[in-house]
Amino acid sequence: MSCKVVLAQNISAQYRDELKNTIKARGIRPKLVGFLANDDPAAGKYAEWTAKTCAETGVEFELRKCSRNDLEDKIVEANEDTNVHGIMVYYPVFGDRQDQYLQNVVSVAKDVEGLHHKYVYNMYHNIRFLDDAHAKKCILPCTPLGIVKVMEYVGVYNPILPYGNRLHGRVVCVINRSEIVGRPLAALLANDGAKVYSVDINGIQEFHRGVGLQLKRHEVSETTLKVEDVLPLSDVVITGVPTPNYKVDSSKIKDGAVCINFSTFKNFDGEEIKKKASIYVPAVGKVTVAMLERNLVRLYDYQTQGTSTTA
Ligand SMILES: NC(=O)C1=CN([C@@H]2O[C@H](COP(=O)(O)OP(=O)(O)OC[C@H]3O[C@@H](n4cnc5c(N)ncnc54)[C@H](O)[C@@H]3O)[C@@H](O)[C@H]2O)C=CC1
Ligand SMILES: Nc1nc(=O)c2c([nH]1)NC[C@@H]1CN(c3ccc(C(=O)N[C@@H](CCC(=O)O)C(=O)O)cc3)C=[N+]21
Repeated sequence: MSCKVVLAQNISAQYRDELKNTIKARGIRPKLVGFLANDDPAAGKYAEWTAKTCAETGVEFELRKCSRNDLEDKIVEANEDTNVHGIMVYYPVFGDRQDQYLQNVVSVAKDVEGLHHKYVYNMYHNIRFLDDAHAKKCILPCTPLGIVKVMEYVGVYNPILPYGNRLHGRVVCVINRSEIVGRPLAALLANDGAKVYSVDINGIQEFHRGVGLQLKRHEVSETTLKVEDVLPLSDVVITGVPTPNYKVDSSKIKDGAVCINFSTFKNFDGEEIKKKASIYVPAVGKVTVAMLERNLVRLYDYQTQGTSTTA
């Protein structure tokens, strides 16, 4: 067994240090407000970790609890408050299309999670900047972006290729196609040049930019493939199935694959996967939070100086 287990703690360290140094050197105090309007324990935990990391890096984090029926007014209040630089809402709130409406109530200028339609549209269309001068990068959703950073860290991205094509030749399987993580992730990876098998409970779609990356942005096609068909083809397997009993069949995974789990449940059997994977990342939460703060500093800069030097 020569599997290397890589922890999110180590991957996020460089981003946390960078944030801490930037915030200190510039003497700024960006403020993030999180709205908790549900009693989902996962959201509560996530809020706790966010508070802890923010305290470490010098970001002011305020958790505002309210009833879901007051949430819209509370968001509008925060939109208008110039002391608030970033806003996030813990989902699910209503658990239906009203959540989508709320995502668009958050001001584009303060949307640290990149869930506003403008950012979502730009991401799917591979539009990377908000302005013609290319001074303002678009905000990307934190968990998909965090997973991209994990893949850069472990060397799945090939730095010899030009920016935007660094996954050319890689085959990735993403097991989860939610609107919050799995589908945006599949699109981001395909836009960067990968061939992505996007798996959900109903089937598998392929996201790609065509042979030789002839397309500017990804296209999607339906397949009749099953998970057991695509696992042996995949250089990278990313899982986010929100159930305790789901386990990926390690015997189908390609020898030497990179395996990444973002579900709160362990979707890989810890022992079995180590016999097959070259690299195993059991959780990504800490990288997600680092990206949340990085997005916040970027939005702080846009609000205060119209552009950002954040890399
Ligand atoms: N670490 C992090 O930063 C984050 C972690 N999460 C965690 O990720 C997990 C997923 O969250 P969401 O995407 O919001 O959940 P969701 O319930 O919206 O989506 C689950 C997805 O998994 C698919 N799925 C379920 N069972 C499956 C099966 N047997 N085979 C194949 N696909 C299956 C569904 O079709 C769906 O696409 C949760 O555990 C959540 O707590 C969510 C956001 C951030
Ligand atoms: N608008 C919104 N965005 C979210 O991203 C969002 C949300 N709502 N609602 C709730 C879910 C849940 N979620 C998690 C984030 C981090 C960990 C996390 O940090 N997990 C640690 C576990 C480590 C530990 O136990 O200390 C890790 O992966 O390293 C888990 C779950 C985000 N969510």
